[in-house]
Amino acid sequence: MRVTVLDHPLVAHKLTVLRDRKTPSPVFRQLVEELVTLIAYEATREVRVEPVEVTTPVATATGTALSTPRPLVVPILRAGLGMLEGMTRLVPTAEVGFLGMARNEETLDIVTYAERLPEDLTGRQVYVLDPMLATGGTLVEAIKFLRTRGAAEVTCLCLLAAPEGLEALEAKLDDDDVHVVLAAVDEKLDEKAYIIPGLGDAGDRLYGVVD
Ligand SMILES: O=P(O)(O)OC[C@H]1O[C@H](OP(=O)(O)OP(=O)(O)O)[C@H](O)[C@@H]1O
Ligand SMILES: O=c1cc[nH]c(=O)[nH]1
Ligand SMILES: [Mg+2]
Repeated sequence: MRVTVLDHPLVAHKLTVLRDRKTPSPVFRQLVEELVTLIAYEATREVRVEPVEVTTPVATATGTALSTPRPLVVPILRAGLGMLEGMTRLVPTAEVGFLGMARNEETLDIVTYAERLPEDLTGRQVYVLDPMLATGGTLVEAIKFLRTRGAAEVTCLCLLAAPEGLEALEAKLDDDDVHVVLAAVDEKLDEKAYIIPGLGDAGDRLYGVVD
């Protein structure tokens, strides 16, 4: 598994505002979109492309086009949905599939409650969107599922990870074709498996009622 942590002052600035408990949902959603676009720029560095001929007003040239099949983008509901708009702004022709997964906050078991993905992902490049990588349980389940459908390379775009979650991914998947691209790796998990310092519950801050 490869891990890339973005080192960029704009990313750090936006992440700081995102962490602030006083940042309201509309601003939070806007910042998530902006951050995803920056993360996606790095995460798509190895997206498959092919040469194409292009005719300019004065000459022909060899350009670059995304290969087919197009990349598949998979937001993990609920919080991952907040990252979809930022990703499709950068890769508008990507195909989009959905996984609905929730962590039981008592047992930390993962429940998959929705799935809408192509049956056959053989050889496909897949980009998974989920802002928080805490224990890693959700991403382990999601990546295993994509692999059983034949996905070739899986790139995960996250905002924050705990070191414990990254270690769990490495230990439970041991997969060279997994790449995690992140805005930051935080300090640790607390006793409820929340990321510290983190930003709280990403799903609630995007879509829930918070004070
Ligand atoms: O690494 P883990 O310990 O599995 O935790 C991370 C998961 O928790 C959050 O989702 P949550 O289960 O809260 O669902 P939500 O997006 O509907 O709020 C987050 O968006 C991840 O999917
Ligand atoms: O800190 C955390 C951990 C899991 N899910 C979140 O939304 N936040
Ligand atoms: Mg949540």
